[in-house]
Amino acid sequence: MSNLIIENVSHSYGPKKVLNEVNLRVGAGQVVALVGPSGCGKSTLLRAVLGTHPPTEGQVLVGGNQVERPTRDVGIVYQHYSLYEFLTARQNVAFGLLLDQTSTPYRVFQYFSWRKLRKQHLEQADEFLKKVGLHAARDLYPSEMSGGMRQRVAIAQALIMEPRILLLDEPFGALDEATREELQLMLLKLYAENVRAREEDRVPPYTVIIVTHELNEALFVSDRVVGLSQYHNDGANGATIVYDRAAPIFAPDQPKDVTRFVEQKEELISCVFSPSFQKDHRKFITFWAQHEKQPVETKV
Ligand SMILES: Nc1ncnc2c1ncn2[C@@H]1O[C@H](COP(=O)(O)OP(=O)(O)OP(=O)(O)O)[C@@H](O)[C@H]1O
Repeated sequence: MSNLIIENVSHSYGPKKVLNEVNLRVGAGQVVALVGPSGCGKSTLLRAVLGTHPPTEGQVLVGGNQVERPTRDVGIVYQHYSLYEFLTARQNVAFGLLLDQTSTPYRVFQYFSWRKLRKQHLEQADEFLKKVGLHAARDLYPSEMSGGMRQRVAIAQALIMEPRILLLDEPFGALDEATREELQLMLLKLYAENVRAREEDRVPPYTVIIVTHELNEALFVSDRVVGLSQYHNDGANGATIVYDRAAPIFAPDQPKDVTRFVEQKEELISCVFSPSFQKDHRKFITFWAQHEKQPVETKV
């Protein structure tokens, strides 16, 4: 079963139609980069998946349930981290579990059982901080961390809730080039956990949609690139998906196929970002057809 199904989704702000019949299906363990010209509606689509702004037409299903409001099935990390300044890294990461699993009366009247649960939450937080490479900084406060460290904490904070889908909205946009690269490598490590899970016949744990303006980043961290654009035959009625293709993920220690990388980047620029591109875009929506042809052991 797909973790996410977006079915005929259109969205209007007043008379202005921004999204036009968007269809997308994302399987468990896929890391999808969502790219498109500025203002085409990427954030609008993410907000529909998150449930804060349900679409004006069509529906979004996460884990088979229609999304009508935010739930713990969908996590999100924005460009600007939003951590609690008065909590350490591990307390920040554990905070969602506290809200999810306890109430104020429970914490007051069942203090000893709460203390035991609290210890478990903090141990879980430590595990997730390890996953994002920040275990050594678990006792630092946000004001003592760099921007990259705070973004790692924000990602651990989202992951600990085990969402079916994690949305990353320009997560590294405010970081310098070197830090950005470190965080991209961190995402590839999470992806490696998906690959391991598949090899062991387990459900891959991380399904991610990352919105980025950086095409190199999109092609580097994702195994599938989706282009949303208003540059298509019916563009006056809003943006739709004009590109959906697999992208090869290269493990950090593997040689990269630079020619393929550059070719796909040029294809993206002309198909998704070029206003003059009016050819039949359906030929660039081939992800599931390619996927069906893959040998079973490499399928997502
Ligand atoms: N709350 C709103 N009310 C009215 N118009 C809006 C609202 N939010 C977004 N828009 C408009 O909808 C269009 C799509 O906006 P959206 O932020 O989804 O695009 P985007 O692709 O994420 O943009 P960017 O890449 O610049 O972040 C834009 O023209 C924007 O001005």
